[in-house]
Amino acid sequence: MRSKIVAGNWKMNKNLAQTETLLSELAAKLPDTDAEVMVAPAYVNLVGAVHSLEDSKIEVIAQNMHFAESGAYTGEISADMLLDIGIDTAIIGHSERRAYFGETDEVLAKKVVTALDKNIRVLFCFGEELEDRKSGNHFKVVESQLKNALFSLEASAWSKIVLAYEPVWAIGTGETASPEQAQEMHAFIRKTIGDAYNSAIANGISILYGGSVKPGNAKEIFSKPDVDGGLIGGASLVADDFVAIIKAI
Ligand SMILES: O=C[C@H](O)COP(=O)(O)O
Repeated sequence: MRSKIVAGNWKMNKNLAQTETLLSELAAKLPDTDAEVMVAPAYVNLVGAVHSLEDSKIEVIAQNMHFAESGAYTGEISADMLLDIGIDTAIIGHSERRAYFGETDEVLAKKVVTALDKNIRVLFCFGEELEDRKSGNHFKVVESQLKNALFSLEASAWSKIVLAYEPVWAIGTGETASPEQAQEMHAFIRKTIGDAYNSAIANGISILYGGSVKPGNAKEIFSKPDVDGGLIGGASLVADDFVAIIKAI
């Protein structure tokens, strides 16, 4: 039985005081759920967040990490630095990292290998652009993103991977993939993994949907059989909205 997961990616939002307020609101309002709940605050607030949530079921995760062990990479954070502050899950491959920081499939493949070597769980993001969807290339694009970054991994590595399908055209736009579009793509992703590896891996992997998930549409999206939860941006910045989304799973 694969895990249900709701993760909030706070991106470059919330100062220290706002982060503390949101964390304590979430800890107080967290509904009883079997789903794993995660939040990814900004780097400068991670240590505080880990301390604030010590007694909570909410896991603090990182928005990014570097592939190198250490060295001259100004502004970057290593896997060991995350482990050192008690964080063992990192988002890798978010479309904003790909678009604004030039992270290619090749770079992402290196990050995934480093994370897994360090026993860090990877929440791997991928998804097509609007023009890919319009031209009907979306399945090909998604397949090549998966293949280039993940399909050199050994089968045993997949127990430490969670996938997040995020069509770029639905991120922060208010435009959501329909539940049917999400289901169609998630089923395709599962089949692609099954063909490359085996059905046990394909059926065991959690595939989250991300892109304008809100309290009003979460239930319908999460009701689809191949959608195992969500990676939530904007709506995770408001405690009541994020809690409503957690309740929807
Ligand atoms: O990481 C989260 C995704 O980019 C979705 O963001 P959004 O919910 O604001 O569309």
